Amino acid sequence: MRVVGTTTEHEALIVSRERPFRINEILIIEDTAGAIRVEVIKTQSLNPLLPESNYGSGLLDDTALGTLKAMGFAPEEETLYIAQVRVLGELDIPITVGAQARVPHFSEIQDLLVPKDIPRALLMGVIRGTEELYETLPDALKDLEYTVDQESGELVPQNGVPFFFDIEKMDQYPHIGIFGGSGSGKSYAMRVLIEELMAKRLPTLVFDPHYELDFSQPIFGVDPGKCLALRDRFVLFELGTDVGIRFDSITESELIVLLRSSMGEFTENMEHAARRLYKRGDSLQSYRQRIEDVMWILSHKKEMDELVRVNPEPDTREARLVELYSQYSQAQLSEYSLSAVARRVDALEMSGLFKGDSVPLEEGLKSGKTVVVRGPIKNLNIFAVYIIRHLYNKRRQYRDAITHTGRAGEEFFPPFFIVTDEAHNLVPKATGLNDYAPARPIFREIAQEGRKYGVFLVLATQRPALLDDTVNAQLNTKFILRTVRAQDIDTIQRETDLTPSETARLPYLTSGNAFISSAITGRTVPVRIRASWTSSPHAQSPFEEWRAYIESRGDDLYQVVRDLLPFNTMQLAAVAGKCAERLGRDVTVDELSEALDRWLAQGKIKSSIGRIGNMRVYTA
Ligand SMILES: Nc1ncnc2c1ncn2[C@@H]1O[C@H](COP(=O)(O)OP(=O)(O)OP(=O)(O)O)[C@@H](O)[C@H]1O
Repeated sequence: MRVVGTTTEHEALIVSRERPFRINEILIIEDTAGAIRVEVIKTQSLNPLLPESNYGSGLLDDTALGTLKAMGFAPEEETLYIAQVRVLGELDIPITVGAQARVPHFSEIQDLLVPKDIPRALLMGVIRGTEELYETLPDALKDLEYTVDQESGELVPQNGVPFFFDIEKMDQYPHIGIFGGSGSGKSYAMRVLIEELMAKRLPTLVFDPHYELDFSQPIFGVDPGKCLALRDRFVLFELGTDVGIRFDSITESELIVLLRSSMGEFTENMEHAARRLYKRGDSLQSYRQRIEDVMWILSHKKEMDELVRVNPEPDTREARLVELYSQYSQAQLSEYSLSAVARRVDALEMSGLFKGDSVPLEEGLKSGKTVVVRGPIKNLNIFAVYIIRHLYNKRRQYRDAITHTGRAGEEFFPPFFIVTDEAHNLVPKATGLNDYAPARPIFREIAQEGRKYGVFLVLATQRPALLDDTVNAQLNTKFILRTVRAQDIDTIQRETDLTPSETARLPYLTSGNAFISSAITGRTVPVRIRASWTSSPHAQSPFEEWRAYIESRGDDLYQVVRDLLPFNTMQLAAVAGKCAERLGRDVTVDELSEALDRWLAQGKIKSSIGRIGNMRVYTA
């Protein structure tokens, strides 16, 4: 491997006759002043079958071609591999033309590839293109995890340098984006990241609209102990059953956040009405009743004037209405705004959000667990807006008290991660008027200020182009998987330091391969995400699911059928009827016949041809 062509203190071309180059691989140039570490950013191969006029069409210009030939390379006779490389670090003088280049020993580039404090880092996968470094890896870094072989689909030990994400640096570079189109491995990468957060006992709040983030089933082939170790590290909560919002403990501004999230536009008049009628400690019923009463008062002014005149007995409904009349008749409230608020309160109640409270969730986070909240996406989004603000404020108050007074004046609340898929739904790009995104303000606030308090975002989306720009710009680490849409590729290009050749590869990445572009590593690293320790409940292929269904359809009939044997084909309808009666479900003759054929093949029952009408008789 030799340096050819014109060089600068930043870039050079390297030619090799022995091996092709891989994008992002790190090489050493033995320059006169010492070893220079460089990264491959573009590659090309020259084949003697190509007409010479084509040599210069890629990386080689005429000067480079000239030096290459002068050094004894013969592109017209041999296959040559060319790499454009970028210097990692700073040089004062250009790289020497003709210098030798080589594959490094791991120890020479260790600081570029793995963080200092490995035990604290998250092991996300293996750095692609580092297979040649495997032999020089210390044993402690060999075969740490499995990877799923892309061709065979089999689990194989990781062959290369493991990729550790240096989570400790998140206090400077706090947020993560996981971007990738459908089927690119985004949910899988999110699962691996959450497993690692769990293994490190870092408090994590996960929103799971797809009901897929369960960590109780081991993945086939990986040590089940890895999954077992996570058993006590996560809790699953169903929104509206296990967790919810206690109405009587919300603050006025939390009420407004909830009302704003529940339905389309929330006007200033509605907000004014909602605030005026709310009293701290209100129950859902008392608040709702007050709205109802004030609406009645506003539409019955005459009756109210009469009631005021007669001065009703204290503690009666009439007296209460008079009291409300004196408080609210001049409060600039419109019936329209009040009924809009009432509709929102009813919608929130109907969604079940006010069943349960958030105490178990907070306790889970305080004990360092991963708390997974599941529910229909709309309710989950409303809850997310409320709970994120609520927990962020707790954490902020706790930290601010320490910062301002030097001691903990508030109840302890831990630093925590917020993980959500479909983030573009929750935090969409601002589009101007009628822009309904109640979660945007709190996400922007955390994106910009969360670092100070140790509140970190992990936002996954298929559509980075639709994610709010302010939030997107604050995601200092981006896991970028296969992306096909031009609009999303444009956004990725703008928001990361991916080179044009890396960007050009995005549509062709296979599932589970990512570019990790991070302010923490300061460069883009191609990573094969490791095999997860746990499996998604949705991991079964639809074909497998269908085969399993067909192969076991009617198995529950066996107990009943066994009691009814022997019977013949003429009696199938009656047997199906009996089965339906005993099992309490519909049973068709088709289903029964299929099950009988299967049990015959499995030897569970027998059959013979009877004497009457050559009918098949089934026997035990
Ligand atoms: N790192 C990986 N190793 C092995 N298999 C993977 C990996 N990443 C993804 N896969 C496989 O690829 C398939 C798609 O992955 P996944 O469900 O994560 O896609 P996705 O990007 O979340 O898609 P969608 O947004 O449509 O849900 C899955 O069957 C998964 O098992």
